[in-house]
Amino acid sequence: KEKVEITKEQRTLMKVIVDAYSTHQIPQDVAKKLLQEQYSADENFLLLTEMATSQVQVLVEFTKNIPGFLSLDREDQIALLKGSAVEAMFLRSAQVFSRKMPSGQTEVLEERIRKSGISEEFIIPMFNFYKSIVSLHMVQEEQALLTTITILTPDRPYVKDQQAVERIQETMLELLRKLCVLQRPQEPQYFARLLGRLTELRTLSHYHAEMLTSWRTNDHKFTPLLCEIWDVQ
Ligand SMILES: Cc1ccccc1NC(=O)[C@H](C1CCCCC1)n1c(-c2ccc(Cl)cc2)nc2cc(F)c(F)cc21
Repeated sequence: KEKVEITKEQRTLMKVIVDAYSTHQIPQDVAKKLLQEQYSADENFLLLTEMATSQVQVLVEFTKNIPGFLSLDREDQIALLKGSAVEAMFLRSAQVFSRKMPSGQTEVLEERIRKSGISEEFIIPMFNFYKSIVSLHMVQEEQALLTTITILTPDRPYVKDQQAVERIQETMLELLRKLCVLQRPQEPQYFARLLGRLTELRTLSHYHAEMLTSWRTNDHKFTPLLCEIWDVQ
């Protein structure tokens, strides 16, 4: 039986990541807004673009706290942010969806999102992904590390020094692996299941531009930042 223990420096690393992850969250709670009232497809589109724009801004702030990220080549830092922003947003949306809510509220939230203006064909894959995240019952350490591992994906377009990214990602993967073993000793495959979600996330993210351009709204207006990140307009 493998004796797994978190070293002192791994504990410090985890605290830095979790603190940064919980600090750099969007102030306004989109789930609360959606539960408060029903918006039109146009209003929902505007809300989405606002949420997605501020999500990119907090993502940039979060990555500054990932040990080693700022010592990467500057252009590679940009390539990693650009390459992971959509996945980070869907991962964040899934985590928001998987939050414990008073009974019946998750169903209301799901209904509001289904009717938000998103086109039918994307609803199934999106909720399949969200529900696969819900079923993992992730703790915040796992959520923060999974987002960090997503950002530190070496094979994003235009990354020059992939080895340097791999080295930092491996540190995070090893920490997450240990956490999973300690957190769920009776579920040896849990770590593999977590990483398997990143494959589903990448597939879902392939549709992101179409999900936006096919939104049931008359005016598909995007912020300059979203045009940069979301391959739209
Ligand atoms: C963007 C962003 C950043 C941080 C946190 C959450 C979000 N996400 C959003 O604001 C949008 C809202 C937006 C308003 C209309 C309904 C969906 N959103 C999406 C989503 C649907 C389709 C696409 Cl193409 C993208 C995202 N999935 C969600 C699941 C949730 F549980 C939730 F509460 C909000 C969710």
